Amino acid sequence: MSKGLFITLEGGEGVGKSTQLKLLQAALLSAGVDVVTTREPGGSPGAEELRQVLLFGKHPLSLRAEILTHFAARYDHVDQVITPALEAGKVVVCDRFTDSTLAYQGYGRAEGNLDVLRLISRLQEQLGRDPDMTFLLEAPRDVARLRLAARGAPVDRYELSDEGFHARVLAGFQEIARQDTGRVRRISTDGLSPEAVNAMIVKDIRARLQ
Ligand SMILES: Nc1ncnc2c1ncn2[C@@H]1O[C@H](COP(=O)(O)OP(=O)(O)OP(=O)(O)O)[C@@H](O)[C@H]1O
Ligand SMILES: Cc1cn([C@H]2C[C@H](O)[C@@H](COP(=O)(O)O)O2)c(=O)[nH]c1=O
Repeated sequence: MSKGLFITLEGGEGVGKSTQLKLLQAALLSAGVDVVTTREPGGSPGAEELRQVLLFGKHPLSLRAEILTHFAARYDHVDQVITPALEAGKVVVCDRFTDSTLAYQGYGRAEGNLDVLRLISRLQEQLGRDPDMTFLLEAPRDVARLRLAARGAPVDRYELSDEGFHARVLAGFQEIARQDTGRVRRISTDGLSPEAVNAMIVKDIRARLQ
């Protein structure tokens, strides 16, 4: 059994997950909490190699192959990084996890096709690792796009997808939050400073750690 706490940050591109990951790491470290921050796809050396294929590979994978590759990366990340840290009693904060596969592949690419949602759910069950707390960060897509343009990072395969895809992804995240209100807290980052968003997240985590 794990002794630590597993927290995930979820949401579409540009909503502020990486920013919150860094702020949360600093806040938890200064409170004396032993914290590990990580991300998906990636987070272990092998999974980071798979990230390159998924985000920047020359040849798009079929949907089933894409889902299995996200989960191959995730199994390695869980086995080599997340589970050992939790078993050592640490707090693990991960930028994206299985909710992203449901939102992007299940609702975005497969448009909610039941067979695909079932495949993802089976892979998730076998993984044997679910987050204890998830913060779903939200911002209107036009706000997020302006932030991404200002940030100027390399544009990956998913970010290049059409706006219909992104709308389905955001609706997918909302559906996930509706189905799991005990785990998922929705936070709108529009019009809030990164520090204000961080204060809301830290307050929830402190309450959970007490
Ligand atoms: N609350 C906020 N208000 C305004 N700008 C923000 C806020 N949070 C983050 N930003 C800025 O928006 C840009 C995108 O933020 P960030 O990289 O954290 O998003 P992300 O959700 O991790 O995106 P991606 O999934 O594409 O990696 C950055 O330039 C960041 O400085
Ligand atoms: C875990 C996971 C991620 N994705 C997509 C979502 C994003 O477009 C990229 C990751 O880029 P980021 O800058 O690190 O946010 O990958 C996905 O489609 N499915 C997943 O399971």
